Amino acid sequence: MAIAPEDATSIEKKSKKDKKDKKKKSRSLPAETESIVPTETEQVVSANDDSKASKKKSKKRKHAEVDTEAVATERNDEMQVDAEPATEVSEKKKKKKKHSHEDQKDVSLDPTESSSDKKERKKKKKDKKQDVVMDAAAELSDAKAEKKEKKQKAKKSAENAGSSSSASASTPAEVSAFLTKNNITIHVPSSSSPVTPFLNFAQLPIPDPLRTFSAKFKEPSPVQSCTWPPALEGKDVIGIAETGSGKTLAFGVPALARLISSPPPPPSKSSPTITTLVVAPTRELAIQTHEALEGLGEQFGIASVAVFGGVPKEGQVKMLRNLHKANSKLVTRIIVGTPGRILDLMSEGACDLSGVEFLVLDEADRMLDKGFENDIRKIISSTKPQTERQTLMFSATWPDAVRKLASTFLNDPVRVTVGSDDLTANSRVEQVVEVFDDSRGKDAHLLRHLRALGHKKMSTDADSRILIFALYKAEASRVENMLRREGYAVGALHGDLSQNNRLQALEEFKSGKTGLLVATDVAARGLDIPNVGAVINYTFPLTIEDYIHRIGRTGRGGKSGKSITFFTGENQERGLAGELSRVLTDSGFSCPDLKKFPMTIKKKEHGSYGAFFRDDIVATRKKIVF
Ligand SMILES: Nc1ncnc2c1ncn2[C@@H]1O[C@H](COP(=O)(O)OP(=O)(O)OP(=O)(O)O)[C@@H](O)[C@H]1O
Repeated sequence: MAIAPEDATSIEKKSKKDKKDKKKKSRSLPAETESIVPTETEQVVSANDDSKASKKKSKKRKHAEVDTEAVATERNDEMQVDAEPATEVSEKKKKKKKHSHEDQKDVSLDPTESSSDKKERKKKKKDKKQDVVMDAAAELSDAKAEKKEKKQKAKKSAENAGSSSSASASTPAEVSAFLTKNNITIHVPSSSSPVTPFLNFAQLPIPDPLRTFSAKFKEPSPVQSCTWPPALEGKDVIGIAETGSGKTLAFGVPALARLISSPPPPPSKSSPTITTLVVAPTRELAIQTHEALEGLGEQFGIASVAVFGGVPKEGQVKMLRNLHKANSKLVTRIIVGTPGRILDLMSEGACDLSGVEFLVLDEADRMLDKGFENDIRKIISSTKPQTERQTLMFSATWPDAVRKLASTFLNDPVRVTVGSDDLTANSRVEQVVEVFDDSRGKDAHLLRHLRALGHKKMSTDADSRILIFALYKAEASRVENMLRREGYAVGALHGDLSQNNRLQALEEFKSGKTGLLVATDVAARGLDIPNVGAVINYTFPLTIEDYIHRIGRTGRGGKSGKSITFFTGENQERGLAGELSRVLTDSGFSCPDLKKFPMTIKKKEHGSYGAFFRDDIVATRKKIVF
C-alpha cells in the first residue's frame, strides 16, 4: 500500500506481525473464520487509519430490523424460479488464481523504493530496450527483415498494452493524500500484495483502444482508482461506494481487459464463448449495464446480451447462440441479466454458464438478500468453481447481514470502502424530510414542492427532471393520474406495466419528453438517468438501504441533487425513524420532528429488502407489488 513515509514503518511492522499471526491462525482455523469482515489478521489500510478507523468503530451503530411481516410482500416479477439452495459452499482458498496481468508487477508501485532506486531502475530498463532495438537493427538489414521486426514490435506492444502502462507512478505522498481526501479504506488480505490506487487514467494497464472510455472524464473516481488495481490483477474485489460514483466502469473495465487478453474459442456447442456474467436485480439496470459493456467491447468484437424477463426469449436465445446478424464479427462473451430469466434460460438449455470465469454481482447486497439468495446460489454454482473464477461485488450499501454470505462466494477479496463502512448517503444530495400527521395531505404537499422546485408542467428542461417514488404500484398509478389531471407531463415505471411501457416511460423521462416519473422501487437501484434534479419520496421505502439508493438517483457523477421525503410514521415507517435520523445526521442534515418516533436501531438480520418477495413470510395484511 502506498502510504506517507512517516507512516510506512509502523504499518509495515503491523503488516509483518499480522501476516505471521494470520499464517499461524490459518493453520488451525476452519475456512469459515476467513470472513470478509475485517479481522485482526487483515492488513487494513486507510490513510487516516488511526484517527478515522477508531472513530468509525466507535461510531458503528446497529441496524434496525424491519418488521416485514406487518407489510408482507409479493414476489418481484424479476424472479421466476424458486430454486433449492445450490450446492456451492465456501471452497478452501488454497489455490491462487493466475491471470494474464502478471507483467503489471513491472509497473506496480513500491512505496518503499527510493527516488534514486527508481531512476536507476528506469535507466536500466531504458538501456535494455535500446540495446534490444540496436541489436535487432544490426541483425535485420534487408527490407524483409525490417518488415518482420516491425511486425514483432507491433505484436509486442499489443501484448504489453494489456499489462503495462507507460504513465509515471504516483508518489506515496500523492497516494496518501488521495486516500485521506476521499476517506478510503482498503482491506487487503494477507495473501495479497498491497494496493496502490491509479490516480490517473494513463496508469491503467489496459490496451489503449480500451482506454478511450476515459476521454469524457477528468480522472478515475475514488472507487475506480482503488478497485482497478486488484481487479486487473485477477483478484476478487468488494467495492462499496456511494451511489452514482462510477461503479459500473469499476467492474466493466477489468471485465473487458480480461476478455481482450483471452480470445474466445471458435463458437461451438461444446465450448461456450460466454466467460463473463453480470447479475443485476432489475431489468432496466441489466439493460443499462449491458449497453455500457457493449459500448466498451464492440471495437474488440465482443458482444454482450441482456437477459431479462417480460419480453420474448427468442432474441436473447439467438444472441446466446451467437446467431448474430450476417457479416457480424461479434462474438457473445458477456451476459448481463436478472436472476429469474437467467435461470429460465438455463433450465431450457439455452444458457450455458460453465465457462464463466468473471462474475459480477451488481447491487450485491440486494442480490445476496434472502429474496434472491437461492437463485443466486444456483446461478453461481453453474459457473466455474470458485478457485477458477474471479468474483466482484459492488454496491452503495453493504449491511453486516449479507457480509458473511458474500464471503462464501469470494476468494480472499480485497475490500475497498469509499466513505464510511456504515450506511451512508451520497454526500452531494441535500436531504429534506417532512413529517406529516395525516397522510391524506401528501398530494397537496407534492404539488407544492413541484411548484417550489420551479418545475414547469410541460417542462422539457432536462435539468428539472424529478423522480417521484411510491411504495406500491397501485399508489404509483394513482399519483401518476393525479399529476396528469393537474396538467403535468408525467410517466410511470412499475411492475404493473408491460416491459415495453416501462422502457418507453424511462426513455421519455431520459429524453425530457416527460419531466416527471412516478416509480416504485424497481427504479431505486442503479439507474443512471442524466440530470435528475430532485427525488421525492412520496411514501418511505421498506428499508433504509432502499432510501439510500432512491435518493442516489440524483447527484450522480459528481453533480449535486436534492431529495424530499414525506414521513408519516405509518406501517413500516415508524420502525425506520431511528435509522433515517442517523443517516441524516451523518450527512449533516436533521429533522427534529422524527424524534416523536422511537429512535431505537435494532440489529438487521439477513432478510428481504424493500418490497421484494420473501417465501418464508406468510402474507398478513397488505400486498406490495411492483
Ligand atoms: N471517472 C469518472 N468521472 C466522472 N464521472 C464518471 C466517472 N466514471 C463514471 N462516471 C459517470 O458517473 C455516472 C454514475 O456512474 P454509475 O452508474 O456507474 O454509478 P454507480 O456507482 O454504479 O451508482 P449506483 O450505486 O446508483 O448504481 C455515470 O453517468 C458515469 O458515466
